Amino acid sequence: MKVFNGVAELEKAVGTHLGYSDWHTVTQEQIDKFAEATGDHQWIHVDTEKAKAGPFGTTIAHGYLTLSLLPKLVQQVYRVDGLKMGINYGCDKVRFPSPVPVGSRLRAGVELLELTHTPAGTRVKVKVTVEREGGDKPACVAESLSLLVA
Ligand SMILES: C/C=C/C(=O)SCCNC(=O)CCNC(=O)[C@H](O)C(C)(C)COP(=O)(O)OP(=O)(O)OC[C@H]1O[C@@H](n2cnc3c(N)ncnc32)[C@H](O)[C@@H]1OP(=O)(O)O
Repeated sequence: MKVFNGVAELEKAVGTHLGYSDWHTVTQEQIDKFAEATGDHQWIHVDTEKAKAGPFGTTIAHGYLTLSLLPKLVQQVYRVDGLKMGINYGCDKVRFPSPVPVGSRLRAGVELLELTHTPAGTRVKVKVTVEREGGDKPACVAESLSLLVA
């Protein structure tokens, strides 16, 4: 975990890789709860019997479930102290280059791309690459933005 003492210290790290999160295991219970929360009950996610004969041989996580893990995973990589709050500003680009079969272990690598000072706060852009253990392609690659309010 990298800890930065304020935005000025974070700014010095622009262009660097900040490190990796812990591994997170995606369970069927988590997929089912995500389906319930979002109303997306497609069989490739929730029908374990049908999915055995499907293209992935098992159920797979929703792409947006993987994306929704970003706050948790990125918070394990770095922190900026001395802020009032951080706000999710959105994403510039998101891709899901490979599926996440149930039981997969995922972790995030974080690269600090850009800092922009705005009247509302400091906008931070990071490139988050979610790797699947044993996978040759990332599960998710996202340029994610946060607004840091001091
Ligand atoms: C209704 C909801 C349903 C779901 O949630 S389904 C579950 C979520 N989705 C998935 O699991 C999809 C998993 N991905 C795939 O199976 C494949 O992927 C696709 C079939 C979607 C596409 O495959 P291919 O046509 O071969 O394209 P490519 O080469 O995989 O590239 C796709 C984009 O991913 C970027 N990419 C690929 N490899 C990497 C890498 N190693 N690092 C960073 N980005 C990568 C590429 O550039 C490109 O993006 P650029 O279209 O913008 O060029």
